[in-house]
Amino acid sequence: MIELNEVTKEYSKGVAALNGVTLKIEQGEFVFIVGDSGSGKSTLIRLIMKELEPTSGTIVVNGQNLERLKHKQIPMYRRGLGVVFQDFRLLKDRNIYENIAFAQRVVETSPRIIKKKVPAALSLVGLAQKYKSYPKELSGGEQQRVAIARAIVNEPAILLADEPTGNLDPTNSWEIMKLLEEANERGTTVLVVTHNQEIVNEMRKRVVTMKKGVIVSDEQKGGYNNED
Ligand SMILES: Nc1ncnc2c1ncn2[C@@H]1O[C@H](COP(=O)(O)OP(=O)(O)OP(=O)(O)O)[C@@H](O)[C@H]1O
Repeated sequence: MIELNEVTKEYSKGVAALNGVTLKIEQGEFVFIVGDSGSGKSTLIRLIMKELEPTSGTIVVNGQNLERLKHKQIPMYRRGLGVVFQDFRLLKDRNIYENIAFAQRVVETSPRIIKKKVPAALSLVGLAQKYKSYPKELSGGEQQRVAIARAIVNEPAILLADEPTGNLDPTNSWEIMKLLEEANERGTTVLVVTHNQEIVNEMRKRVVTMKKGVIVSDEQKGGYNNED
């Protein structure tokens, strides 16, 4: 599903943010990516999104070598990815319904399907009643739930979350993680970058630990810092 082979990324010559990373994630897995600040976690996510190009090495997602993806194929490729960020990234001047519908119009979903799918996605995250609200009228936890609804509305094969609970209190953080877990249970492959030790230790998923651009451990049912 996601395969990185000896991937190196240098933002400036000779300084590697990722250094020869090889990683294989199978369809349907739930994987935490942890590690110190600057260890290369976000770089990894951005490479998978094809927002960045590796300096060397190959990345294959859903059988597609990203290097061979033509410019005009990138929107279609990203359609198969749901992405959630720490800062929610909602459109401030549009209501919740429109935030999610907009994401679908971008990928040319028909209006008939949009009308069906937006309320369904909002129900999944428990916000069906708030479809007319604007982002500023929602709490941080609710805004992140909208971002998750937007990420899952196209039923992506892969969900990438970069610090999705970074701005949230513990209760909301758990709610967000549960939604990611539910998406995983519906078959989506989920990759979560996080600093949240408690959640990683409780959930006992696969944990990939990065340090200075390399993977230093990769454990099934792992914990933060691999303390068992
Ligand atoms: N656009 C950029 N230009 C130059 N260097 C960059 C850029 N983005 C990241 N870096 C560098 O690459 C390294 C890895 O950064 P990255 O953001 O991937 O780390 P991270 O593990 O996600 O960190 P954090 O936990 O703080 O988000 C860091 O040394 C960072 O300074």
